[in-house]
Amino acid sequence: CCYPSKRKPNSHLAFKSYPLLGIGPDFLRNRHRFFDWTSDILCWSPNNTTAYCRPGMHGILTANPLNVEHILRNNFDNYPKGPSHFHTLKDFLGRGIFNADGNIWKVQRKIASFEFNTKSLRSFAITNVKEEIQTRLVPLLRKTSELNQVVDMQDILERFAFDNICKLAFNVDPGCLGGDGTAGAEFMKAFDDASLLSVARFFDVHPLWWKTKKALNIGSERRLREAIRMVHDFSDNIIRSRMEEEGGKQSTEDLLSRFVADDLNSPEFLRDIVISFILAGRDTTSSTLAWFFWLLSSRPDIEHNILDELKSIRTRTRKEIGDAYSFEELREMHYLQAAISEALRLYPPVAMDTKVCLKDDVLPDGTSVRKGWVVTYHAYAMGRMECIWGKDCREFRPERWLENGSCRQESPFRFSAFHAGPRMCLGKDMAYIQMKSIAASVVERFHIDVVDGLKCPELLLSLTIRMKGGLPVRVKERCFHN
Ligand code: HEM
Repeated sequence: CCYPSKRKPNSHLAFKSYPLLGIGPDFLRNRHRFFDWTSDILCWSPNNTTAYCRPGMHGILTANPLNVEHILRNNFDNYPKGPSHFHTLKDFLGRGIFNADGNIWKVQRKIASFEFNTKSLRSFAITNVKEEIQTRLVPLLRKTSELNQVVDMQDILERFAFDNICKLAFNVDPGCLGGDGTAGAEFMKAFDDASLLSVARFFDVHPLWWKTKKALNIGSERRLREAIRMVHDFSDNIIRSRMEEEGGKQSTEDLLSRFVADDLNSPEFLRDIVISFILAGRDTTSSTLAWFFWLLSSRPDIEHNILDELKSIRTRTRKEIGDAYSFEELREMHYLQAAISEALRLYPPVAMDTKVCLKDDVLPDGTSVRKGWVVTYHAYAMGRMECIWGKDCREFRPERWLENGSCRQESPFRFSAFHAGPRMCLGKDMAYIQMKSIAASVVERFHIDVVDGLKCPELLLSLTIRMKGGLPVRVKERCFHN
């Protein structure tokens, strides 16, 4: 179910447009397998690009690296996120970096790029990850193993990531994984609901639908309003007290303090900034790791190679299992980096990303785009294109990333999981460090046995791709003396 079929193109493998309704009916029919449906279509479309229309909207969908480079870098100014994206997510994200264009985006990007390159933020992030692995993740998995329980690994990873990103964003530990975490758990649940319900607006057949429900305060819009109120209350309390602390200068490690230091930022803007960062760092790493563990569960050969790599690093550095890995040791884990990159290639957390065209344009493959059309690049489909990855593109094969034992860099226009160009992900390096740290600590201590591992989990439409129903696993602690 996860990979494009090798069927020859036929009438089902193109968007079918109906008078007035556009692709609406087909969209509704394929909603449950949206990413695979659209990937199949792109796979068989000339130049891996296709056009479609929905009521009130024309769009281009592409998985062509030349087009991606054009949209995300070469003609960047012509492809902002646009007003429709802004208004759809405004209630939740406000003017935060994820939802901003133009100057408001530039200001945040400038401060954040500087901070993400500082050693102090990096070491703050590494210390937090180490601490949560040692004090929460490992004890929880050990207990699960002793009790031989089935647990939801996706949920565990999401709780971990939420604690971790809240520490990085505003130095608050919600304690969702193993802490007492009552207020934190409510915050996480509200955050989750707000993301899911906000993104559901994009999948309505027409924006008027959600706008009407919002005006009447009914159904999903009523729940969304409540979730957003809870997220805002929680964040506002922290921000208010931080601003009262001598201009916020007491804690300088987290991201909030770095933005508070800039006196131009109002409390509402600070809240928007923080919410965007939590969103950026929360679901992305947990989604990648959930898919990584699912893929690994059916490939003992790859698990074995990872264990070998970890053993050789420990032997050289004379470390015991249980000692945390340093930044330099994590950087030496090329095979693990390659395996995680494979998970990202096949299951990019941000599976599709949409821009709007400001002025009529022609893409490098000859596709015409009119002013006001939406242009979407399909990272999930790109990971399944033979012309990019070769005939074995459907296989989980970390070796494709290795060159002389090192994990190579791929062009971000071909491997677009982290976006590309001026808006490329700011947290990429931090994310790899965090994911390698977790994966290494888990894999060397435990074998993660996915219940029904041969069945591909169904994808949930959220801001990031998640597994519908979670990832049920049994955890088996390894025996260390062999
Ligand atoms: C596997 C992990 C991650 C993946 C796959 C990923 C992917 C992405 C993607 C696709 C975008 C572009 C989104 C858009 O503009 O619509 C993005 C932007 C961003 N990411 Fe990440 N991300 C990851 C982890 C992180 C982490 C851990 C952080 C920080 C804590 C982070 C911070 C950001 C920020 C601040 C932006 C906005 C950049 C801008 O608009 O200028 N990301 N990321």
